[in-house]
Amino acid sequence: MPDIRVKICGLRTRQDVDTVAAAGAAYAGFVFFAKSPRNLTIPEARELTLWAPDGLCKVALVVDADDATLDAIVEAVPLDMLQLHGRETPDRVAEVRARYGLPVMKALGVADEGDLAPLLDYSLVADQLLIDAKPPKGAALPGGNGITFDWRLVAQRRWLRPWMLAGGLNPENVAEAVRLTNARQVDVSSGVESAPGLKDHARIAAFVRAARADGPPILR
Ligand SMILES: O=C(O)c1ccccc1N[C@@H]1O[C@H](COP(=O)(O)O)[C@@H](O)[C@H]1O
Repeated sequence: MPDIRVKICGLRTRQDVDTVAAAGAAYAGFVFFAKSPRNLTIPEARELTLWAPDGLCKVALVVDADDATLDAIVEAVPLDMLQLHGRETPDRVAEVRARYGLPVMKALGVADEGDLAPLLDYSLVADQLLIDAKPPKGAALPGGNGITFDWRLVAQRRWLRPWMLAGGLNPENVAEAVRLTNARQVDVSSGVESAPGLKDHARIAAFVRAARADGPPILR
């Protein structure tokens, strides 16, 4: 069984957290972005992260958050990683990393070959890279849109830092995505939901199985 590390993003209930932990995911993502259907308040996120078992990496997803916002989140919520999913520059990534002493994963949107060059710059300052589909023009969210990109663009690629594949993954396509790209880490949000912001627990378990087994999902 390949050692694929899975992140499930946009958790909103204790049951979500329990399901993610029981399924064997490595990362649990908590969204702090008001426009997202997965958005949490700081007290809600604190409650869920305190509930999460040891060993589950708790990731806060933010979009172009300023210092005051990040200060409030990091102060109240026990976290293991920050995911920067906006237009943060490499300098801002380095600043956030130094200010909070937490590992930082920088998300970048990819639609064509030209979008790959910045990955090198960011791999000099971030601890991890998250390679997502570029949001469609006019999209309200910079991620979590359930759209894929051409996986051949990143197939078998390596950067200076560990990277995670994201964008439109689901239990039905994740094994193929892993096979084609050789990604060792994958992230999903909308592909394991029954409605925006509502996690489907059977699909979470199926996603983790499918990602790890490099084979078709078994939906029970
Ligand atoms: O999930 C969200 O609501 C979200 C909001 C703002 C930025 C990023 C968001 N999610 C991240 O987007 C990718 C792909 O999501 P999907 O699987 O295509 O729905 C993933 O990294 C999420 O962490």
